[in-house]
Amino acid sequence: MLGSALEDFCNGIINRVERHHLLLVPTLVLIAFYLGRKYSTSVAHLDSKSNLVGQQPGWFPHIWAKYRYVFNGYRLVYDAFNEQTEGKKILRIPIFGQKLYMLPAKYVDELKSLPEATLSSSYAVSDYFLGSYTTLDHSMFGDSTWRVVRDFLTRRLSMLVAPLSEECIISFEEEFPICEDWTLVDIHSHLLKIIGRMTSRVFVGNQLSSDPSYRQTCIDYATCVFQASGLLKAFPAMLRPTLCLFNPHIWRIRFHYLNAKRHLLSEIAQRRQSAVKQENMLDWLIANSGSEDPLGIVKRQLGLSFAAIHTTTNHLTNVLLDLAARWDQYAPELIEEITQALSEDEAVLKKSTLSKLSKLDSFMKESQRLNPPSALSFNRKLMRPLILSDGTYLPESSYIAAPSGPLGQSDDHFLRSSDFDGFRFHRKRQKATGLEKSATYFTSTGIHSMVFGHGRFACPGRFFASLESKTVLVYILLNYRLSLPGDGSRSPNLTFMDALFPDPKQKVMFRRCKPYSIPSGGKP
Ligand code: HEM
Repeated sequence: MLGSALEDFCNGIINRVERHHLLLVPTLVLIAFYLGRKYSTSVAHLDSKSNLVGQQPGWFPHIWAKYRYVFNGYRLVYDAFNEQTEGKKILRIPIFGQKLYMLPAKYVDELKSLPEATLSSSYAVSDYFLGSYTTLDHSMFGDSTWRVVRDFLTRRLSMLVAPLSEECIISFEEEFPICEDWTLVDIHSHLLKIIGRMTSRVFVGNQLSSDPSYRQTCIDYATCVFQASGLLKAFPAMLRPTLCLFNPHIWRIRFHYLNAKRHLLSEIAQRRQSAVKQENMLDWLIANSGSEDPLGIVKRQLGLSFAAIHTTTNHLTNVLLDLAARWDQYAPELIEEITQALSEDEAVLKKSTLSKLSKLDSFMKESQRLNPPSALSFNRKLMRPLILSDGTYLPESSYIAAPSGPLGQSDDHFLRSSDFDGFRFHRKRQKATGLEKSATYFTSTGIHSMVFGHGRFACPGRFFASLESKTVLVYILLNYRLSLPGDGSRSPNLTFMDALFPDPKQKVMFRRCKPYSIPSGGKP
């Protein structure tokens, strides 16, 4: 009974299929074709349909776009963002040896929390700086470095203010011109030494950081990595192994790498044996390394100096250039805010004092918004293929980035976005509440504030960078008057590929106003 019912049911289906097979077969073919196209065009969409930034008609357009990008990449990202309906399309960035896609902001939220095994920031950084040639390999960053910065450095900021301000005062006394009268100062090179000293004091402690050879290596290793990778990136990947042999920056990297090993390996061995623990980065790295090969710790130290010193120096140079260009407009209010905060804290500079400097925090954020270190941020390498929520397929081993520069200067988000308005974030902070308020801080990140990246791998050192920068700015504001030579306006920033940096030759006029020093004390 049951058997014959089943037989009838199956016959019914077969008859229907036979009757409609003329429709069914093409339908199945169409579905298969649609699904196939959906995924294959997604790949094709990225590789051939998406526009190439900087491409112009003519012979070998891809190659010319790459050279155009080397010399003018920063501007090309802005132009492409504005032309492509405010960055709503995926664009390809023309660089040699990498498939890099600039993603619209709408994707950042769905990607920002993905783990390192899917989207890696440390591989993106290492590959961007050609780590296989420059020694800046991904093991210098990644989870364990990130954890030490977040769980040790950031949690101990309160106790770091005293040694930082002490080192700041000593560095100004030893590295900076006296400036009794108006004096032209090479601001970038002086700040590099001062930030190098302050950072090294916190990274390795008082004794090792006062060794000029070690300090120089911390500064120069990064400079050489920037220069070596910059030069190599201007050439196709196949030429790089040969070019490397003749690249003096690569030789200098090797020297600094060996010098760091020479200083640090014996120090690590000593500290591993010592019962007395110090409060600085080297000890925190050792404490978190278990039985890790000491070379791993040397690399992390170098990686951290690379991440910290030049980024903070360039940021501070920008802030000082903006301040010197508008001294009369902003300095009186900033000085008043500092004196008020200091008087509330018994005239001793503490973390709480620095946290009260809302106008200074706003000024720093505005300067960073208009002078971002790069037009791109949120750089990630795809460790496996990924399909975005709208079906777009991102291939393994490709790279993505977000147009952070243009997004940070978008008219939709900022009133008169191209004007420098030093207290715009301060004013907003006073009116806003909740999330809107927390988005106004120098260290906060978001779609329109990605100078420190965003999401799971946003810069873990940004709280330290903020503390260190404010310490230097408080010192300068209380001790000097500033102005710019010539017509008083700052010279244009320089660019290389997507990167932007202040002109290192730009000078600032300094005049000491009164012998004031920030009361401080304390060891690390
Ligand atoms: C103004 C100064 C600084 C700027 C503009 C800056 C910017 C950045 C950016 C854009 C990233 C990538 C984040 C992402 O893609 O989401 C990053 C990563 C990182 N930064 Fe900073 N940074 C600064 C200072 C510092 C300092 C002072 C330290 C150390 C104390 C530091 C340590 C790191 C580390 C370790 C990473 C790598 C995280 C990882 O991918 O594993 N940075 N920084």
